[in-house]
Amino acid sequence: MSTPVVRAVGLRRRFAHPSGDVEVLRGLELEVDAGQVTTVAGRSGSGKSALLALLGGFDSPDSGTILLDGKPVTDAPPWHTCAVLPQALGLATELTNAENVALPLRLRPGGAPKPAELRARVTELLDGLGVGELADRYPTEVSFGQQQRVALARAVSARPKVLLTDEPTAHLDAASTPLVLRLLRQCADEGAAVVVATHDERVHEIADRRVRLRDGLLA
Ligand SMILES: Nc1ncnc2c1ncn2[C@@H]1O[C@H](COP(=O)(O)OP(=O)(O)OP(=O)(O)O)[C@@H](O)[C@H]1O
Repeated sequence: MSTPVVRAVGLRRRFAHPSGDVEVLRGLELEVDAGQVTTVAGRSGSGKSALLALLGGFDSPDSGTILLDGKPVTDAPPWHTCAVLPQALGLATELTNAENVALPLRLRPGGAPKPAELRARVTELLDGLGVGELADRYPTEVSFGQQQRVALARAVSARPKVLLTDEPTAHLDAASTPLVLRLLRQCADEGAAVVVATHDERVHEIADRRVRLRDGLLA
């Protein structure tokens, strides 16, 4: 039996609101295996993004533990270990699209790849997502759907062990969605543990495992 790459044990997360606290996660348990796409469904506001923020180390649970390769996550892990594609994307606007995608490769331990190798990886990813011709533009000079694909290319460029993506097809047209699905599937087939929060049935169709978040727990 494989050991899960990501394990969430007894996760609880409550947000304070003047009108009353919201307990979004109520003792949630999750295991994510390498080589699998796991999709997380659930109605709007059910806590999918909150869960990804916890798994990615951007937020801390009120109680419970997240284990990455058996070790507790206390801070956001480096990109080559765990890459996150949040709904807000978070592209660096002072860098071109190509430079954004190259960034995790430049920062990976052991140093950046040789320039030709780095260029080849960036080109392969941007071309594969249909945004190759936008490589030298800045994120602010392309549409949100195009930015979303650049941000996905950045998330996967250093081949992370864990990829957490939030609604990666939300702003895409019918032609671009299959390109994103193919890349997510490819990442898992190459060994990554891929978690996708989504409302999109086409994403659930490529999943090895589907879970649904309801009342703070996964079913
Ligand atoms: N930082 C925060 N402070 C206060 N409340 C928050 C915070 N983040 C999320 N919430 C609340 O927690 C609940 C879950 O939000 P979350 O964004 O995780 O839902 P979601 O399932 O991702 O929704 P959607 O499908 O619309 O993206 C919502 O009620 C939201 O208002």
